[in-house]
Amino acid sequence: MSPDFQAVLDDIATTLQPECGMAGQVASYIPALARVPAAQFGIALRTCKGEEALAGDATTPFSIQSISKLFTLTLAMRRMGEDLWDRIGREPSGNPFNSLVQLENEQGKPRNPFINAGAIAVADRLVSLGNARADVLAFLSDLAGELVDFDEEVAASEAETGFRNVALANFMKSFGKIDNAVAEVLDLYFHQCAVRMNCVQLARAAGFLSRDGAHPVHRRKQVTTERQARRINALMLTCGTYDAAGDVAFSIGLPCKSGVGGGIVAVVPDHLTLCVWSPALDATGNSLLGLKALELFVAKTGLSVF
Ligand SMILES: NC(=O)CC[C@H](N)C(=O)O
Repeated sequence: MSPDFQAVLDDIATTLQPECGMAGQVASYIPALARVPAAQFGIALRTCKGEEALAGDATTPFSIQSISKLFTLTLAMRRMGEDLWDRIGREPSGNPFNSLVQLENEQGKPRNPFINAGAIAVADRLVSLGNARADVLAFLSDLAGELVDFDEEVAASEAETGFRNVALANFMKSFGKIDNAVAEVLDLYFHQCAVRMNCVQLARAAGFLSRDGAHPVHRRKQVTTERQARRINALMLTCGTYDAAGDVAFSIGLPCKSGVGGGIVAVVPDHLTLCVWSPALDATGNSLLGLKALELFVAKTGLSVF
Protein backbone atom coordinates (compact mmCIF):
# COMPACT_ATOMS: atom_id res chain seq x y z
CA MET A 1 0.00 0.00 0.00
CA SER A 2 1.38 3.42 -0.85
CA PRO A 3 1.94 5.88 2.03
CA ASP A 4 -0.48 8.72 2.74
CA PHE A 5 1.57 11.25 0.80
CA GLN A 6 -0.47 14.26 1.90
CA ALA A 7 0.17 13.36 5.55
CA VAL A 8 3.89 12.84 4.81
CA LEU A 9 4.25 16.26 3.16
CA ASP A 10 2.25 18.01 5.92
CA ASP A 11 4.48 16.37 8.49
CA ILE A 12 7.67 17.47 6.70
CA ALA A 13 6.41 21.06 6.39
CA THR A 14 5.51 21.15 10.09
CA THR A 15 8.84 19.64 11.16
CA LEU A 16 10.87 22.14 9.13
CA GLN A 17 8.75 25.22 9.95
CA PRO A 18 10.91 26.33 12.94
CA GLU A 19 14.04 26.23 10.77
CA CYS A 20 12.55 28.16 7.86
CA GLY A 21 14.74 31.15 6.97
CA MET A 22 17.03 30.54 9.95
CA ALA A 23 20.12 29.26 8.12
CA GLY A 24 21.71 29.46 4.69
CA GLN A 25 21.85 32.38 2.27
CA VAL A 26 19.54 33.44 -0.54
CA ALA A 27 21.54 33.65 -3.81
CA SER A 28 22.83 37.21 -3.88
CA TYR A 29 25.02 37.21 -6.99
CA ILE A 30 21.87 37.66 -9.08
CA PRO A 31 20.45 40.94 -7.65
CA ALA A 32 16.82 40.11 -8.49
CA LEU A 33 17.09 36.86 -6.50
CA ALA A 34 18.68 38.55 -3.47
CA ARG A 35 15.32 40.22 -2.74
CA VAL A 36 13.40 36.93 -2.32
CA PRO A 37 12.36 36.43 1.36
CA ALA A 38 14.25 33.46 2.79
CA ALA A 39 11.51 32.21 5.14
CA GLN A 40 9.48 30.25 2.58
CA PHE A 41 9.10 26.50 2.12
CA GLY A 42 7.00 24.50 -0.30
CA ILE A 43 6.79 20.87 -1.30
CA ALA A 44 4.66 19.03 -3.88
CA LEU A 45 4.60 15.62 -5.49
CA ARG A 46 2.83 13.84 -8.30
CA THR A 47 2.62 10.07 -8.46
CA CYS A 48 2.81 8.04 -11.66
CA LYS A 49 -0.94 7.51 -11.33
CA GLY A 50 -1.58 11.24 -11.28
CA GLU A 51 -2.27 11.76 -7.56
CA GLU A 52 -0.96 15.08 -6.29
CA ALA A 53 -0.09 16.26 -2.77
CA LEU A 54 1.29 19.61 -1.63
CA ALA A 55 2.21 21.51 1.51
CA GLY A 56 3.52 24.95 2.54
CA ASP A 57 4.25 27.48 -0.21
CA ALA A 58 3.88 24.91 -2.99
CA THR A 59 1.92 27.26 -5.26
CA THR A 60 4.24 30.27 -4.89
CA PRO A 61 6.19 30.83 -8.12
CA PHE A 62 9.97 31.02 -7.95
CA SER A 63 12.89 31.30 -10.34
CA ILE A 64 13.65 27.77 -11.56
CA GLN A 65 17.26 28.65 -12.41
CA SER A 66 19.35 25.51 -13.00
CA ILE A 67 16.31 23.22 -12.85
CA SER A 68 15.78 24.55 -16.39
CA LYS A 69 18.89 22.60 -17.42
CA LEU A 70 16.92 19.41 -16.97
CA PHE A 71 14.33 20.49 -19.50
CA THR A 72 16.70 22.02 -22.06
CA LEU A 73 18.75 18.81 -21.92
CA THR A 74 15.57 16.83 -22.54
CA LEU A 75 14.65 19.03 -25.51
CA ALA A 76 18.14 18.68 -26.99
CA MET A 77 18.17 14.89 -26.48
CA ARG A 78 14.79 14.60 -28.17
CA ARG A 79 15.87 16.65 -31.14
CA MET A 80 19.53 15.66 -31.59
CA GLY A 81 19.93 12.13 -30.31
CA GLU A 82 23.49 10.91 -29.78
CA ASP A 83 25.15 13.83 -31.60
CA LEU A 84 24.57 15.95 -28.51
CA TRP A 85 27.33 14.09 -26.68
CA ASP A 86 30.05 15.19 -29.12
CA ARG A 87 30.11 18.54 -27.31
CA ILE A 88 29.10 17.63 -23.74
CA GLY A 89 30.42 15.02 -21.29
CA ARG A 90 28.65 12.91 -18.70
CA GLU A 91 31.01 12.99 -15.73
CA PRO A 92 30.49 14.79 -12.42
CA SER A 93 32.72 17.84 -12.26
CA GLY A 94 33.48 17.88 -8.53
CA ASN A 95 33.69 21.64 -8.92
CA PRO A 96 31.28 24.53 -8.29
CA PHE A 97 28.56 24.89 -10.93
CA ASN A 98 30.07 28.04 -12.43
CA SER A 99 33.71 26.95 -12.44
CA LEU A 100 35.97 27.57 -15.44
CA VAL A 101 38.98 25.45 -14.47
CA GLN A 102 38.30 22.13 -16.20
CA LEU A 103 37.46 23.69 -19.56
CA GLU A 104 41.06 24.76 -20.11
CA ASN A 105 42.47 21.22 -19.92
CA GLU A 106 39.50 19.58 -21.58
CA GLN A 107 39.45 21.58 -24.83
CA GLY A 108 36.31 23.51 -24.00
CA LYS A 109 34.14 20.40 -23.61
CA PRO A 110 32.05 20.75 -20.42
CA ARG A 111 31.99 17.80 -18.03
CA ASN A 112 28.19 17.48 -18.01
CA PRO A 113 24.99 19.26 -19.08
CA PHE A 114 24.08 20.39 -15.54
CA ILE A 115 27.00 22.69 -14.77
CA ASN A 116 26.73 26.18 -16.28
CA ALA A 117 29.26 25.48 -19.06
CA GLY A 118 27.35 22.34 -20.07
CA ALA A 119 23.98 24.07 -20.04
CA ILE A 120 25.38 26.93 -22.14
CA ALA A 121 26.65 24.33 -24.63
CA VAL A 122 23.15 22.76 -24.69
CA ALA A 123 21.65 26.24 -25.21
CA ASP A 124 23.97 26.67 -28.22
CA ARG A 125 22.63 23.44 -29.72
CA LEU A 126 19.05 24.59 -29.19
CA VAL A 127 19.78 27.99 -30.77
CA SER A 128 21.10 26.15 -33.85
CA LEU A 129 17.81 24.26 -34.08
CA GLY A 130 15.88 27.56 -34.10
CA ASN A 131 12.99 29.15 -32.19
CA ALA A 132 14.59 28.14 -28.90
CA ARG A 133 13.06 30.59 -26.40
CA ALA A 134 9.53 29.86 -27.60
CA ASP A 135 10.26 26.12 -27.67
CA VAL A 136 11.41 26.07 -24.05
CA LEU A 137 8.25 27.86 -22.86
CA ALA A 138 5.96 25.69 -24.99
CA PHE A 139 7.65 22.52 -23.73
CA LEU A 140 7.41 23.53 -20.06
CA SER A 141 3.81 24.74 -20.41
CA ASP A 142 2.78 21.49 -22.09
CA LEU A 143 4.42 19.37 -19.38
CA ALA A 144 3.06 21.47 -16.50
CA GLY A 145 -0.42 21.65 -18.05
CA GLU A 146 -0.41 25.42 -17.43
CA LEU A 147 1.16 28.39 -19.19
CA VAL A 148 4.52 29.32 -17.75
CA ASP A 149 6.58 32.42 -18.56
CA PHE A 150 9.94 34.12 -18.17
CA ASP A 151 10.54 36.62 -15.37
CA GLU A 152 12.06 39.37 -17.52
CA GLU A 153 13.41 41.20 -14.48
CA VAL A 154 15.43 38.14 -13.40
CA ALA A 155 16.63 37.55 -16.98
CA ALA A 156 17.80 41.17 -17.23
CA SER A 157 19.44 40.97 -13.82
CA GLU A 158 21.40 37.89 -14.90
CA ALA A 159 22.39 39.48 -18.19
CA GLU A 160 23.76 42.49 -16.30
CA THR A 161 25.77 40.51 -13.78
CA GLY A 162 26.46 37.12 -15.38
CA PHE A 163 30.14 37.83 -15.99
CA ARG A 164 31.17 34.24 -15.30
CA ASN A 165 28.66 32.88 -17.77
CA VAL A 166 29.90 35.37 -20.37
CA ALA A 167 33.42 34.13 -19.67
CA LEU A 168 32.40 30.45 -19.91
CA ALA A 169 30.62 30.98 -23.23
CA ASN A 170 33.51 32.94 -24.73
CA PHE A 171 36.04 30.42 -23.47
CA MET A 172 34.15 27.54 -25.10
CA LYS A 173 33.76 29.62 -28.26
CA SER A 174 37.56 30.06 -28.35
CA PHE A 175 37.84 26.25 -28.55
CA GLY A 176 35.33 26.20 -31.43
CA LYS A 177 32.74 24.51 -29.22
CA ILE A 178 30.00 27.16 -29.53
CA ASP A 179 28.53 27.65 -33.01
CA ASN A 180 26.27 30.65 -32.51
CA ALA A 181 26.89 34.22 -31.37
CA VAL A 182 27.69 34.22 -27.65
CA ALA A 183 25.08 36.95 -27.01
CA GLU A 184 22.34 34.86 -28.60
CA VAL A 185 23.28 31.71 -26.69
CA LEU A 186 23.40 33.58 -23.37
CA ASP A 187 20.09 35.29 -24.08
CA LEU A 188 18.51 31.82 -24.18
CA TYR A 189 20.46 30.61 -21.15
CA PHE A 190 19.53 33.65 -19.02
CA HIS A 191 15.89 33.35 -20.04
CA GLN A 192 15.60 29.60 -19.36
CA CYS A 193 17.04 30.21 -15.87
CA ALA A 194 14.52 33.02 -15.35
CA VAL A 195 11.41 30.87 -15.93
CA ARG A 196 8.97 31.20 -13.01
CA MET A 197 7.22 28.06 -11.84
CA ASN A 198 5.92 26.67 -8.56
CA CYS A 199 6.46 23.30 -6.86
CA VAL A 200 3.19 21.83 -8.13
CA GLN A 201 3.99 22.74 -11.74
CA LEU A 202 7.55 21.40 -11.50
CA ALA A 203 6.52 18.11 -9.86
CA ARG A 204 4.11 17.66 -12.74
CA ALA A 205 6.48 18.81 -15.50
CA ALA A 206 9.23 16.38 -14.45
CA GLY A 207 6.68 13.56 -14.20
CA PHE A 208 7.91 11.88 -17.38
CA LEU A 209 11.12 10.99 -15.53
CA SER A 210 9.26 8.69 -13.15
CA ARG A 211 7.11 7.24 -15.95
CA ASP A 212 9.76 5.81 -18.31
CA GLY A 213 9.47 8.93 -20.47
CA ALA A 214 5.66 8.93 -20.75
CA HIS A 215 4.02 12.37 -20.67
CA PRO A 216 2.97 13.40 -17.13
CA VAL A 217 -0.69 13.67 -18.16
CA HIS A 218 -1.14 11.97 -21.55
CA ARG A 219 -0.04 8.42 -20.96
CA ARG A 220 0.16 7.49 -24.62
CA LYS A 221 2.41 10.44 -25.50
CA GLN A 222 6.16 9.86 -24.96
CA VAL A 223 8.23 12.90 -23.92
CA THR A 224 11.38 10.80 -24.23
CA THR A 225 12.11 7.14 -24.85
CA GLU A 226 12.42 4.92 -21.80
CA ARG A 227 16.17 4.78 -22.31
CA GLN A 228 16.50 8.55 -22.51
CA ALA A 229 14.49 8.95 -19.28
CA ARG A 230 16.81 6.47 -17.56
CA ARG A 231 19.84 8.34 -18.79
CA ILE A 232 18.54 11.73 -17.62
CA ASN A 233 17.89 10.22 -14.18
CA ALA A 234 21.44 8.84 -14.12
CA LEU A 235 22.84 12.28 -14.92
CA MET A 236 20.68 13.87 -12.22
CA LEU A 237 21.97 11.41 -9.65
CA THR A 238 25.62 11.89 -10.57
CA CYS A 239 25.66 15.58 -11.57
CA GLY A 240 22.33 17.23 -10.66
CA THR A 241 23.41 18.91 -7.44
CA TYR A 242 26.86 20.08 -8.58
CA ASP A 243 29.77 19.26 -6.32
CA ALA A 244 27.37 17.99 -3.65
CA ALA A 245 26.11 15.15 -5.90
CA GLY A 246 28.04 12.45 -4.03
CA ASP A 247 26.71 13.62 -0.66
CA VAL A 248 23.17 13.90 -1.98
CA ALA A 249 23.31 10.37 -3.43
CA PHE A 250 24.65 9.17 -0.08
CA SER A 251 22.12 10.92 2.14
CA ILE A 252 19.03 10.97 -0.10
CA GLY A 253 19.63 8.44 -2.88
CA LEU A 254 17.37 10.02 -5.48
CA PRO A 255 18.12 11.63 -8.85
CA CYS A 256 17.82 15.38 -8.14
CA LYS A 257 18.21 18.65 -10.00
CA SER A 258 18.61 21.84 -8.03
CA GLY A 259 18.69 25.56 -8.85
CA VAL A 260 19.95 28.64 -7.03
CA GLY A 261 16.37 29.90 -6.79
CA GLY A 262 16.09 27.28 -4.02
CA GLY A 263 14.13 24.63 -5.92
CA ILE A 264 15.03 20.94 -6.17
CA VAL A 265 13.27 18.39 -8.36
CA ALA A 266 13.67 14.75 -7.28
CA VAL A 267 12.58 11.55 -8.99
CA VAL A 268 11.55 8.20 -7.55
CA PRO A 269 11.48 6.12 -10.75
CA ASP A 270 8.22 4.20 -11.27
CA HIS A 271 6.65 5.97 -8.29
CA LEU A 272 6.58 9.75 -8.28
CA THR A 273 8.26 13.10 -8.89
CA LEU A 274 8.78 15.66 -6.12
CA CYS A 275 9.63 19.33 -6.00
CA VAL A 276 10.78 21.17 -2.89
CA TRP A 277 11.55 24.86 -2.62
CA SER A 278 13.12 27.05 0.01
CA PRO A 279 15.28 29.99 -1.11
CA ALA A 280 18.12 29.85 1.45
CA LEU A 281 21.08 27.89 0.02
CA ASP A 282 24.04 26.02 1.45
CA ALA A 283 27.62 26.68 0.34
CA THR A 284 27.25 24.43 -2.73
CA GLY A 285 24.23 26.38 -4.04
CA ASN A 286 21.63 23.77 -3.07
CA SER A 287 18.55 24.63 -0.98
CA LEU A 288 19.36 23.87 2.64
CA LEU A 289 15.82 23.04 3.74
CA GLY A 290 15.09 21.46 0.37
CA LEU A 291 17.77 18.84 0.97
CA LYS A 292 16.57 18.31 4.54
CA ALA A 293 13.01 17.84 3.28
CA LEU A 294 14.12 15.21 0.77
CA GLU A 295 16.08 13.39 3.45
CA LEU A 296 12.96 13.35 5.65
CA PHE A 297 10.80 12.18 2.74
CA VAL A 298 13.06 9.21 2.03
CA ALA A 299 13.27 8.34 5.75
CA LYS A 300 9.49 8.49 6.18
CA THR A 301 8.51 6.60 3.01
CA GLY A 302 11.48 4.29 2.43
CA LEU A 303 11.34 5.33 -1.24
CA SER A 304 14.75 5.57 -2.87
CA VAL A 305 16.49 4.08 -5.88
CA PHE A 306 18.70 1.99 -3.60
N1 LIG B 1 23.05 26.79 -10.09
C1 LIG B 1 22.23 27.62 -10.70
O1 LIG B 1 21.02 27.58 -10.53
C2 LIG B 1 22.92 28.62 -11.55
C3 LIG B 1 22.03 29.31 -12.52
C4 LIG B 1 22.34 30.77 -12.65
N2 LIG B 1 21.43 31.34 -13.59
C5 LIG B 1 23.75 30.98 -13.11
O2 LIG B 1 23.98 30.96 -14.28
O3 LIG B 1 24.64 31.19 -12.33
